Amino acid sequence: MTEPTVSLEALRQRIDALDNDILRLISERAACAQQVAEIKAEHEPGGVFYRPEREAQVLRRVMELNKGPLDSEEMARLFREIMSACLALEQPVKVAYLGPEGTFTQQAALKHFGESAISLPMAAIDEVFREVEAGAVNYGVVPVENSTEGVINHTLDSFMDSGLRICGEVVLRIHHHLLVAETTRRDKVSRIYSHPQSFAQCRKWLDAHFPQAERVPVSSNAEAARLVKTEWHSAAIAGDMAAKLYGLSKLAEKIEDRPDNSTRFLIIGNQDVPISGADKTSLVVAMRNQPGALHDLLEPFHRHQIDMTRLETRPSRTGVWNYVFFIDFKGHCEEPRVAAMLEEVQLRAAEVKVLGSYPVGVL
Ligand SMILES: C=C(O[C@@H]1C=C(C(=O)O)C=C[C@H]1O)C(=O)O
Repeated sequence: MTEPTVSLEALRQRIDALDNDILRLISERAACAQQVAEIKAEHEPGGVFYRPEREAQVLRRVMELNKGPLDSEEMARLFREIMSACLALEQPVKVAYLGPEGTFTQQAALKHFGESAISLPMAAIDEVFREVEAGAVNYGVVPVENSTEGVINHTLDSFMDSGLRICGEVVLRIHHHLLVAETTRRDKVSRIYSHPQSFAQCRKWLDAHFPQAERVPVSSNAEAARLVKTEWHSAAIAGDMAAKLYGLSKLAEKIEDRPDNSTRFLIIGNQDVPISGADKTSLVVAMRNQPGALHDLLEPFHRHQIDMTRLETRPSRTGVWNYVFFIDFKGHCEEPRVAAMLEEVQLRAAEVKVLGSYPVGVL
């Protein structure tokens, strides 16, 4: 064996020296963030310190500058936590999410706000909206669409009645596992609990591996995990957070039918978010029931070359308008070309509500 050119001892000394630098620099950064908070408090007493557009810019810059060997997402995750801790020095962000604890929505909340945020589980999507409206929390996190199963109607319906704005989005890769209590054997599983969406996302796998087991739908994956904790003949389909929370073991990992299975979550709040440089806008549009209504609505998007990323139809609950469309597109409503397009849509529609312009999810 050839002698290594640098000794282990020397490398460790170098790492210690680098850690000293990192420590000093993070502390300096935190002190800067504290000063920013003081300025904000002076200009806008009682206002929020958290700035979604600025955080998105910081993360994007880190990803652009990163030269490895850590991959850019990993590096951004580290900076995500540094920012979260810096912000918490002044005021930890309080976030309500669709609970219970251990759900993918909690995972999304922590992915977006970092581990220093205070996250509070709510029993239903409209409760998340109510907590934010009441000012009990700064933001809410709710699921809005899954790549396999489509839209989450409860969330869209809640927006129809709410004055809250969308302040951000998070996309989370969803990995489902088949979880059991420690003493459960594979051949003993006769019942599987999960949320209906998760059953749908693992349908083929279940048909192939557990065709005989009874599938029992429950209100969340975390609830499924809680139930199997005490049942020796049952299994749950849930994610890593639920597995950890209830100390369950994995009979099978990543059982989702599609490897790209992901869910998009929205951050809801009271803030209008300024332009970040890579933004999306969400709208609800009510159209009169007349021939060509959908064409009339879409035409200005086409002419202004605006990239629509989603179009959902919901039945109108007021009975006055027949169609309600939920539309997402790339761009911010303060950009001139977007503002011009919106003005035209407003002339053609019975009602237009801008739910918010917000940074495209970075992580
Ligand atoms: C420091 C600021 O406040 C908060 C902390 C940030 C950070 O640590 O980089 C970024 C945005 C804000 O959420 C700021 O607005 O610049």
